[in-house]
Amino acid sequence: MITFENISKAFGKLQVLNGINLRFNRGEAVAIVGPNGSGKTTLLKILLGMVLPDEGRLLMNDEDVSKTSDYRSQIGYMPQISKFPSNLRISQLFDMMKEIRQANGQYDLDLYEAFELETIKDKYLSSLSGGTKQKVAAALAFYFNPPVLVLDEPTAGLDPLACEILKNKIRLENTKGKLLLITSHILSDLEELTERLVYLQDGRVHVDRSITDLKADYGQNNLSRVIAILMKKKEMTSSDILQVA
Ligand SMILES: Nc1ncnc2c1ncn2[C@@H]1O[C@H](COP(=O)(O)OP(=O)(O)OP(=O)(O)O)[C@@H](O)[C@H]1O
Repeated sequence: MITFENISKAFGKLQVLNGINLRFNRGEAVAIVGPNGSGKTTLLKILLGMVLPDEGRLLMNDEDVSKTSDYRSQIGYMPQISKFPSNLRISQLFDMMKEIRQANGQYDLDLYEAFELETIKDKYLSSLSGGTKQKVAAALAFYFNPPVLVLDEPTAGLDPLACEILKNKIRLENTKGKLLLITSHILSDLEELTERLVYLQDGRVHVDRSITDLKADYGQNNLSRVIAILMKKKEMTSSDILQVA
């Protein structure tokens, strides 16, 4: 469904992504994991057209969409930190997005209702708490019923009840055949929600495997131990370099 073909991206001298090849299919729930600064958000922003790669192609349903924008209407995005226009009320934000997306009225109100946004729809976005902003962002990501959902740290900042509501919604949409790409440092959430893990490190895809296989490979029964091993390996390499220096 979505293919990253030899994607590279540098910010100045910092090579963030270096020849990334990945294919994601309909109905998959994929965890994108890696140390801070490993390029997870950059990878997702390339998919969303918010960052342009220096090299490589992005394909959707085997069509090159690198230089187009229409495909983006197929993607719902929940950013790590939502920056909404502060002078808008919640209701105005949803109205504005309906106009921009020229949606046809088939809205998914599950999260809007579960988070009881109707009762606070006249509040200004600037006045919302961080967690409530995240609820608005989550409701908006699912609102237009897109076949692909990109969720960047979706549960960060949500209270436990809101977390459970969002996770149930993610599972439900996954069973309907949607593609979900999720980054999070909360590995227990990823273990609950996803079945495939992509681990980025030093600009490359270091691991791309089913979580079940990965746990078996490393002889561990939880994902956080596997990730700790992967990160530890990297740490040892860094300290070896420091010792040599
Ligand atoms: N617009 C930008 N200009 C310059 N550098 C950038 C820009 N966006 C990201 N970077 C740098 O690229 C690197 C990768 O950032 P990115 O946000 O993709 O990492 P991440 O894996 O999502 O990190 P985290 O786990 O901390 O959220 C970081 O060193 C970051 O400072």
